Amino acid sequence: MNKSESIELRAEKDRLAEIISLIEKRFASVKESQGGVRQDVTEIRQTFWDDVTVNIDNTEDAVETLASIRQQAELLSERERAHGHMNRQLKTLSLLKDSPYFGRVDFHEDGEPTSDIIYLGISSLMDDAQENFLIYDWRAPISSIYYDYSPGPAQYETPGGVITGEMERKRQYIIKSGQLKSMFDTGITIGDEILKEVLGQNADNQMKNIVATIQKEQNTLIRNDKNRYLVVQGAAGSGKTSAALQRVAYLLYRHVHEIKADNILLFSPNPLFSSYTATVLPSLGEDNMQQVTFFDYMAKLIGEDYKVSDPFEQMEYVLRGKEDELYEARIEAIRFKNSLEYKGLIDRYIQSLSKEGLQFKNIVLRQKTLISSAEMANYFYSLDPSLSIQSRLQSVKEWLLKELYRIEKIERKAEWVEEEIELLDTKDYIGTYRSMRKRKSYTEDTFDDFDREKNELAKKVTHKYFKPIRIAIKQHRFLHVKKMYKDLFQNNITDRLRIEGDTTLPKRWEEIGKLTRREISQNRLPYEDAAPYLYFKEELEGTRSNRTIRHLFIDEAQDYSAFHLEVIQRLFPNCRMTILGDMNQAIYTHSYGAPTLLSPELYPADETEKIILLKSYRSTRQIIDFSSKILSQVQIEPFNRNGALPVLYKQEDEYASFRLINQLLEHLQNGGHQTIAIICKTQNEADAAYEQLKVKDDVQLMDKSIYRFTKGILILPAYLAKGIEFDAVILFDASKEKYGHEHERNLLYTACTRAMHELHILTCGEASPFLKAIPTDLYEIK
Ligand SMILES: Nc1ncnc2c1ncn2[C@@H]1O[C@H](COP(=O)(O)OP(=O)(O)OP(=O)(O)O)[C@@H](O)[C@H]1O
Repeated sequence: MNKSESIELRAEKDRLAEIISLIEKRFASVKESQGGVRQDVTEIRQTFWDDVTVNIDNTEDAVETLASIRQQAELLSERERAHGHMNRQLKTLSLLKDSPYFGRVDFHEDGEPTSDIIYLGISSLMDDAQENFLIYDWRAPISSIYYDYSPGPAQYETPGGVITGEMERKRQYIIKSGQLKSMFDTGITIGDEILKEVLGQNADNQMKNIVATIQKEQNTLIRNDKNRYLVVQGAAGSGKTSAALQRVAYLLYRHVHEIKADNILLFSPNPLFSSYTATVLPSLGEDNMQQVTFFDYMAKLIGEDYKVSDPFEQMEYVLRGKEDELYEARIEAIRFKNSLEYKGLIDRYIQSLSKEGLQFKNIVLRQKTLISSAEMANYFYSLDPSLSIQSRLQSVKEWLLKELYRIEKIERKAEWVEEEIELLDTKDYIGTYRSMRKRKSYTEDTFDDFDREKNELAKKVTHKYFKPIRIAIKQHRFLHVKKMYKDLFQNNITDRLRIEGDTTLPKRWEEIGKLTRREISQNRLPYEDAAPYLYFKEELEGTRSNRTIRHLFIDEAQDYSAFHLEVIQRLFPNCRMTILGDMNQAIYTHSYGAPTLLSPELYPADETEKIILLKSYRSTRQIIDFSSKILSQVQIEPFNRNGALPVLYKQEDEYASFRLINQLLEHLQNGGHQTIAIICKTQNEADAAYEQLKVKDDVQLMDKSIYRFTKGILILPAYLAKGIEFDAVILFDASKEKYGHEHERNLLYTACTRAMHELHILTCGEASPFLKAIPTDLYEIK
């Protein structure tokens, strides 16, 4: 280090110490103020009613009372809000105290006499006079030059226009526990060195934020605020998920008054992924957005009518069910039921139902039909046919509720009601008596008190029975959606609809019909039917759209079909969407040769921006060079970080494989790797491997029901490893038998690209043809 460098270093250390002491002071002062606010809250809660004058003798007094209660409540909620705000401030300040900033740019704006020195951190910090920024939030407009430019001419956008100037310096810092560990001035990209160091670290069971090293192309994705749809095709490990999470933080900052974390929803690929990503936003001082799998979201809306199978069940069947006589039919069904042709068929079905064929359920009480399905159908089809099905159903609903009220009144006199009255508890009698007294129903000279009391009790009984029916009617449960969806697979109906729409049905339609009817009869809905069924139901009954969600993120978008998009757009109207995925990791049957959520043609061109990320940051150059050759079309570039060549082991039998795995595990653990995945093709294979390896400490078997994982050795099927990464991957058996078909290519690629530092591939028998095609200088054979 030369002398001027050490002066610089000294100056930076001094500045850091000053900033940290300021942060500590501010922390102490917010903490003190918070104490006061907490006391206010407690006091208001304790004395709430003391300060309210309750008087409801006349309307005027009642209004006054209400106003005073409201005033008191507002005061309380203002204080509670202030307390919450201070909590967030304290959280951010303690994050800042640890590492106040990670970067600096010296920027000379055109036309200004001097340069500005901009320090970037996870949140902004002002000086005591609240005049100057000591730290800029990484999401502030000016901070974008740090990510987008190297020293030289630079510009950034502000709401008031574009600011141009010269970036004179770009510097990076590594600050941990308040100590400056290192700093250096960087050139073209954001610190290759720092990035190499970050990427070279061992994997954690929680993802980390990447704000200090966001790359230029990732920054465009994070800050895009123009388009309704942002569609990102990104190679494995290119930082799609990371960028998506930083984008959530960006949106929360940029639209602080309009968007809260609750207004953002992420559809994640599996529950494991949710726990893996859960700490990123809190580490940036933000609340987590909502996160759920698309399957869970749909299953909730479908409700209890069916047990909906999840996508993993479908995946397991596709990978394992080849022996089943209906296998080919199911594969065709999966493809067809995800297509827009199928949606067209359903749309025509709905149109035809507008004229005839809508099915209703009898409304039954104690085995007696109160209103028959035929009466409902008659009523429905007597309504103006130019009205939509939904509005006619609304009229049916209102009519049913009225009818029900009429019938309920008649039923009060029925024998069964009298019998039920006899069985009522004493407390019911007392309750009725009291409420009648309250309503002054008894007078001194009445003689029919007994009749009136009986009537009241009858009301009580019928109310108990009719209330659930009323609720069911309000929820449209009088419509027999299940039967109508099943009817779609009746030959006469499909034939008619097929001819009308000139649709080509799959070859094995008969078998598909048989399969679907069988499942539906047993109250099971295969995953491929979930979106179509929901679509059908919502189109008939009216969509239960979610308007609180303002921004939807969809990760692993290659796993969603064009039909899924139709459903999503109806459920989330007016919502902006960030759609991220990788075509090369498309492992679901419906995505072969068919559009997926990543297909740009599904979106209006003028509302859509497409971004392609090629550079992969997760794995070493050697792992990427190797894995990319599994693909038929290479769409991935490695970040320049070196490691060992992947190793291929040819094994005679499973016994030899397990012996080798034990040796490898020891070697990898001794090498300091903390997360090691043994990736299998299916859950069955994973279960069997676990049986052999469970004697070892630290071995965990993962399945779709597991929501979090800890460091150690994990055994799991490839589809559950999606979106997650490990220090080292042992691929359990990449033989031709397991990965021999074209549709297994992407699964093999997905499994290999989970490895950060080491990749070991075992094959029992002949190796997969996709591995054989890889040039032998890209791996070692043992
Ligand atoms: N700019 C960056 N700085 C530091 N680390 C990064 C950066 N971009 C990506 N990474 C790291 O690369 C790894 C892969 O990132 P991420 O999981 O977001 O990729 P992905 O595109 O979603 O991958 P996949 O499609 O394979 O699931 C993570 O460890 C992430 O922290």
